[in-house]
Amino acid sequence: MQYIDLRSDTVTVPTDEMREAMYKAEVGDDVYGEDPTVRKLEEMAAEMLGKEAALLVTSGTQGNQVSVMTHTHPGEEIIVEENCHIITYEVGGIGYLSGVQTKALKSNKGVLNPEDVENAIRPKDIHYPVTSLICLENTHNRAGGTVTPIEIMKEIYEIAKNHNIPVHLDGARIFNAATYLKVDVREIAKYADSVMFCLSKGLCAPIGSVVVGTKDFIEKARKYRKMLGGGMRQAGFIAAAGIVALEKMTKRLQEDHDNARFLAEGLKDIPGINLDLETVQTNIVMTDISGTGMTGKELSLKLKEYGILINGGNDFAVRFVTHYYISKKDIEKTLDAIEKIARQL
Ligand SMILES: Cc1ncc(COP(=O)(O)O)c(CN[C@H](C(=O)O)[C@H](C)O)c1O
Repeated sequence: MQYIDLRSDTVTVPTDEMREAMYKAEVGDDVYGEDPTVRKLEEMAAEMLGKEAALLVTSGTQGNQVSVMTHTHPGEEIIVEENCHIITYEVGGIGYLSGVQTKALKSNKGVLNPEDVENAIRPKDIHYPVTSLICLENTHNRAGGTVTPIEIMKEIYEIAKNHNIPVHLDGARIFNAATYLKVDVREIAKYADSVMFCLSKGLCAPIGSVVVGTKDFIEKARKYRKMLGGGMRQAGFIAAAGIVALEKMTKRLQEDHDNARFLAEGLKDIPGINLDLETVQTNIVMTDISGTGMTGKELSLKLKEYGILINGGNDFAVRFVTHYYISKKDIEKTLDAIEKIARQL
């Protein structure tokens, strides 16, 4: 059965153009630095984000983890937003792999307050760990794909530089942020020392993310990737899809944002479903369905009968994510199904 899959933009499969490029990819052993297609992707990514170098990694998680490993030393402290992916969904990796602790800050719908960041930086004191990294997330997943404005990123970056602390941006969906802000992605990337972005989400590549930064940073991160078993051989097959992702799929994300908006405006009118339209800025719609009396799990089971997939747990928070394979018609079908389910309650 062909489902309408709104669980995540990670479910996207390669486009026909990507499959063609993968089939024809020129490959070599990337551990020896001899895969020409990986080289091309990494050079393209560095250039697009205005950084010196880039590293293809197997996933966004691996990209974030090797970045934290490269920026920090065991026993230090990193500043994060309390619901960021790095501490919510990366299996405790920063403790296990980097040996760092976190100072998790509250935010306003995923956007940190620069003053809070500055106040969280540890002063020199024999009792205190050193603050060695500030991590941002743009767009912010759990806040609903919200975008941190450039001015805020700039302010945080300036604070970080005044304290000689690097900034890492979890930019899994940075191209969604750039689309929403109507800026070139390098306008965002310039306010971070390292950026991780995903090829495998809204950009539809089958696998992979990319970390960008200085030559020195990427050289160190490449070694940590190898340590984690991320040294890849003929990875040009992956990189070929990533090149199509960067050349083509970065340009159509507004469609996903429009579909998310259309979905949110429809959901808002369904009794028992609450959402904050202000947070619907990109391709994610976060809802609270407690007013329906259903848990997310119960709604997901009912929607599956209509051929629609969402992630739902035992609580009332339900996330809908649009992507290349979700059409406006799919959104209409989803709204129709949820209205029917709500009426039967
Ligand atoms: C902001 C951000 N940073 C990093 C990652 C990790 O990427 P992968 O390790 O899944 O490639 C994700 C994936 N997010 C996935 C999703 O949204 O379905 C799940 C939650 O891991 C992310 O949303």
